[in-house]
Amino acid sequence: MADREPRNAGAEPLLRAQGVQKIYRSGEVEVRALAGLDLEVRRGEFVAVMGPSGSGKTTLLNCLSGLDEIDAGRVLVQGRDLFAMSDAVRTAHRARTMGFVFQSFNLIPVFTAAENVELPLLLCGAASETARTRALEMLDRVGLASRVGHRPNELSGGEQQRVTLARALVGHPAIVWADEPTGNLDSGMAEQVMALFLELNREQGQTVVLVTHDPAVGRAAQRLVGMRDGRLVSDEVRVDGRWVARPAAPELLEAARRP
Ligand SMILES: Nc1ncnc2c1ncn2[C@@H]1O[C@H](COP(=O)(O)OP(=O)(O)OP(=O)(O)O)[C@@H](O)[C@H]1O
Repeated sequence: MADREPRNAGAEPLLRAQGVQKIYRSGEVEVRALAGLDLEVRRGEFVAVMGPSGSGKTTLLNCLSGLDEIDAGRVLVQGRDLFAMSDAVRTAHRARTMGFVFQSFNLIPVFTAAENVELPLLLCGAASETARTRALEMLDRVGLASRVGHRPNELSGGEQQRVTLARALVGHPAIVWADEPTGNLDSGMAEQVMALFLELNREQGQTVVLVTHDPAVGRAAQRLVGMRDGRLVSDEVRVDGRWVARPAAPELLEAARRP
């Protein structure tokens, strides 16, 4: 389902945001939620975004994924400028290249787990049998093979979040965006969901950008980006268990990715 790789995929970051500004206006009041933000994410990175309340983390996720409009700057995903596309093309591009996991799960209550996971494939034109097979495989992968016929209200919070993980990943998106994915879970469930995220990143090279308040979740990532006042103020990667400033060179990032 993912877009075909561009020829220079190795050289071009998967995501490149340059000078992104987002201003919320209500009446006379303006809030500059993103103040000229730059960020690049390479294929296979697991990035946690942390920062104080109001620093712009959710706005970053909404704008860099193209869910929300920006006021200035540009965002390239697989080399394509999200905001140079029409709304319809951007929506289709997002459906093919991105998966989403939110704190509030956002599952369709009248659908079973399997139907919820099938939906993004069906919306992208997959045949119903293919969609069902892949949904069941993905639910098995997240440990829910015995719950495929359950509706969200028949599942625990951790199970519901595993369904959303399966739904986000079933189309093999280039990038998964997660906003406080463990925010509604107790600490045991949060650990399980995070462990699953990390496994999928390691096994499948799934690129993940995850917003969190929780320092334990942030520290589990491979790269930790700090935000304040709508800008990035720190950018570190974990190398041999230590956090060091993120090197720009791809070969050094390769070394940082090794467990
Ligand atoms: N729809 C909106 N209208 C007006 N202002 C908004 C809107 N959404 C966010 N803001 C403001 O933009 C700034 C950044 O908000 P954002 O939600 O991105 O921060 P955050 O770092 O995710 O915060 P939190 O950790 O509390 O969720 C804040 O000052 C917030 O009040």
